[in-house]
Amino acid sequence: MLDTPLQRVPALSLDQQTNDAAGFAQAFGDSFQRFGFGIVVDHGIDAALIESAWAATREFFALPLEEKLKYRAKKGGARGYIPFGIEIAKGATENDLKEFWHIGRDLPEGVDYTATMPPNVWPDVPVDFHPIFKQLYAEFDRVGAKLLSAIATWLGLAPDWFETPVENGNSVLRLLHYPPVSAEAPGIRAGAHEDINLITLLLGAEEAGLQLLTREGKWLEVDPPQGALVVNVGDMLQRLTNHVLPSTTHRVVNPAPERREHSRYSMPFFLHLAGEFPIATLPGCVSGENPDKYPEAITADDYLQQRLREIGLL
Ligand SMILES: O=C(O)CCC(=O)C(=O)O
Ligand SMILES: [Fe+2]
Repeated sequence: MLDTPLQRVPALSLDQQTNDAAGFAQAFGDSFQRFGFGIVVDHGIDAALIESAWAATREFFALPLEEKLKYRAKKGGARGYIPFGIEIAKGATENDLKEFWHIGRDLPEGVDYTATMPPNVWPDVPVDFHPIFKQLYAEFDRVGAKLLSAIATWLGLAPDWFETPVENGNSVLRLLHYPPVSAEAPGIRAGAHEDINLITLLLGAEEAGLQLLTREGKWLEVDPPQGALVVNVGDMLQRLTNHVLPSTTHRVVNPAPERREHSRYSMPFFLHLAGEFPIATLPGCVSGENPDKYPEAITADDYLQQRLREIGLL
C-alpha cells in the first residue's frame, strides 16, 4: 500500500515481472489502487504487429460508409462495425464522436457459447485484417494474463487465480476511429464513462485526449510513452474487489485546435471473464470499514447485459 500518493500514473516495465514478480505486482497494484489505471512498457507485443494493426485500422475506416455498413453490428454491437454517433456514455446527453469495430474470441472447436459470444465478422478489405487481429487478440490475452497475475498477487491471491475465470472469456478488441472534430461539434470524442469489463488494455493513447478522474475529483491527462499500454480497472474488477480497486471514470476530450484536423485511432482490449463466472465479493476485500457492498453474486454475463442496455448497445 502507498505511503505518499502518486501524482501521475507511473510507467512500469513488464520486464520487471520476470525477475521480481512481487515488486512488479506491488507497483502495478498500487497504481491501480491510486488511479484505477496503470501504464505498462516493455509489454512484449511485437511493434511490427502493432504497426500492421494500425495500418489495417486506418484502411478499414477510410472505406466508403456504404462498404462499412455491410458489416454493421447487430443489436448488442458485439461484432462488426458500429457507425459514428451510436454509442452514448451512461447518463450523457450527446452521443460520442466515434465509429468502431468489435472483434471477439474465435472459440476453440467444441466450445459452445454462441448465445453470448457470436461468431466474428471479418471485412473483405483489408485482406490481411483477419490474421492481423487474430494474432493481436492472442497477444492481448497473453499480456492480460500476466497483468492479472500481478493483480492477484497484490490482492493476496494465488498468482494463477484469474486463469480459470477468464478462460474462453468474452473479451472484445475494439478498433476506434475518432474523425477530425469541428470547433462547433456537439459532445466530445468519448463521454465520461467507466468500462464494464474486468480490465482494459489500450493501445494508441499517445494521441492526446484520454483523461481520468482522480479520487480528488480532478481530470488528469493520461500521457503514456510511445507504444505503451494503458491499463485500467473495469466495473467487474471493482465489484469483485468491493471497490478496493476503483473502476475509474475516464473520457476522451476533443483535440486542441492544431490537432482538430487529425483523426485519432485507438485499440482498447476489454478483457472479460467467462460468461458463467459468478462475480462474488472477494472475502479479503471486506472489512469493518469496507463492508460487503454486493452480498449477492451475479454472473459476468448477466452483469454485462445489464450494463450494455445502459449504454445504448442493447
Ligand atoms: O480511445 C481511448 O483512448 C479510450 C477509449 C475508451 O475509453 C473506451 O472505448 O472505453
Ligand atoms: Fe473506456
